[in-house]
Amino acid sequence: MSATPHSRPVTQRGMAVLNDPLLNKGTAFPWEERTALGLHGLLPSGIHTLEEQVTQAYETIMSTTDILEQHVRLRSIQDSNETLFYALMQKHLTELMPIVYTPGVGHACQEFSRIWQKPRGIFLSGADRGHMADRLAAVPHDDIRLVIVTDGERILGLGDLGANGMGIPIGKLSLYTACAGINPALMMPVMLDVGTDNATLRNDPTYIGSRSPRLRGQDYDDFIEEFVTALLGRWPDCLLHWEDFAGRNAAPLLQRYRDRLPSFNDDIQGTAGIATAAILSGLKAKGETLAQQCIAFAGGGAAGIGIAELLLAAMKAEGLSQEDALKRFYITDRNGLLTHDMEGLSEGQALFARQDETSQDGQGRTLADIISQNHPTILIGVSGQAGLFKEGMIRDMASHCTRPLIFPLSNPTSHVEATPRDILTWTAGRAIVSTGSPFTPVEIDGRSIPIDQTNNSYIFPGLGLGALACGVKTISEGMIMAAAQAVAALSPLKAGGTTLLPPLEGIQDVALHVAHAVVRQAQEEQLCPAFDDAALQDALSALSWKPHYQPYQAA
Ligand SMILES: O=C([O-])CC(=O)C(=O)O
Ligand SMILES: [Mg+2]
Repeated sequence: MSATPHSRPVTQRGMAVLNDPLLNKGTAFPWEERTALGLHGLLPSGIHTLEEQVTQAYETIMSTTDILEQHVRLRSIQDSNETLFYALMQKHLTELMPIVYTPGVGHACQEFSRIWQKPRGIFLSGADRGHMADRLAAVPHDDIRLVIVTDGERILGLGDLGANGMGIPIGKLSLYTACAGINPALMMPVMLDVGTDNATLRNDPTYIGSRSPRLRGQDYDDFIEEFVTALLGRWPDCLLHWEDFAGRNAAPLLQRYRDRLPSFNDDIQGTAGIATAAILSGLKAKGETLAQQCIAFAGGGAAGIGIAELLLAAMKAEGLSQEDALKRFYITDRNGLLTHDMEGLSEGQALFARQDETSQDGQGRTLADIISQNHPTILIGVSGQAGLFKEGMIRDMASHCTRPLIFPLSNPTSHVEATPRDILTWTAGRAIVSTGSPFTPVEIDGRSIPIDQTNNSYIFPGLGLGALACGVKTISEGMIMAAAQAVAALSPLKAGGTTLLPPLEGIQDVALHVAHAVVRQAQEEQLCPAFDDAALQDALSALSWKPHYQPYQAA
């Protein structure tokens, strides 16, 4: 067959073509390609366009309202034909994101052992210790640039889901393509199956993961070290995205590895970036500064401390001293307010623990107490505890502040600290509410109030794209702040709108803005080589991919 100008040479034939989701076109293979690649007889005779396939696939997904079933159908399209999957995502992004991502992916992780069908990504368990380099050498992809890794210990607010947590890196990677246009062939999800302490899973005969208790201490550290070393050996230019590690490991791992390879923890830094962007936008609407605020947190884990650290940096940038800025934070977790005398605080928690009071029998003051006595103006929920924000607390908060910012950010939807409807009802529509999972607008007093989704999906796709394009060796706090400011700069409030964050429909534009801001910042901090706009454009193009069918020729 004569070569079409931009056609892609394909060495595989027959089922090997159809079984590769990055090559497969299903019924869209034209007759000549069926001939050239040995597909006759393997496909029905009808030939469809990508648009026709998208319409049919969309109808199939929407013919059920069961979100888990919708997720399974979408994932099965992804596993058989990625071009179709992403064309579908591109066309119906706002509608499909809650299925592929939170809350749908939460259901999928809970049922992952039962819905698991086809291998995707890399699973490494205790049995692979000592052999990880060989395991990665056997992966038939030489050019992997971005890896999302989890050990499944804190999947959303759902806790330890062991190997079932693999749904999360798969779902998040698909957003790198759907939102930032990164070529899916360059990315890989990884599950570090270090065991699980979830007894229900260990006793579930269908469970696909290792039934050992979680590795801890030196064994765990050695496991991670072997993985990172193997990763760097196999794909030396790789960016590592850490996701849904438990608080006790998240920050120490980031610290240990952030200078060994470009890496970031999305729950700490991505969540901090988007929460900061939403808060800065909300304060602009109120005509206030961050320095004027008092901020209470429900949840002092990795996400809470990550948000607090970025807000602290933003307050210092407004001119506050560290000492004065720290006085504006009240961080609570299951033992109440963090105070300096408590035992077992992490480094980050110790920074924010109150210096001016002490605990009693290991317990600090309650969140309700802090609300009634310290009058916070901003309340952030990153506790994973459904219903933690009680009516009395929210009413009390709103009695001290005309327009409180109340962000119940825990995911998925079932774990939200209070629903936007309740918060808006209790505050007569005065609160500025933002959640981590999607919620429909709330009707109150004849007004329809849209609810922003303060989710790290506004940050990580653009952050990853920018970091890869400029080839940084490390990801700095300045780059995270630049990403947050880039999102805040796009806030519709500036143009007289009513939401803090740009609408999800525009998330692809957001990702590009974030990528550019991240590159500019990296250049300013001299973390990457200097290059001009044309070179940046080339670097971005080299990473990007569009869900179109490319013509093939037999090679
Ligand atoms: O996955 C999400 O929707 C946001 C996130 O990182 C988490 O909740 O852990
Ligand atoms: Mg997460």
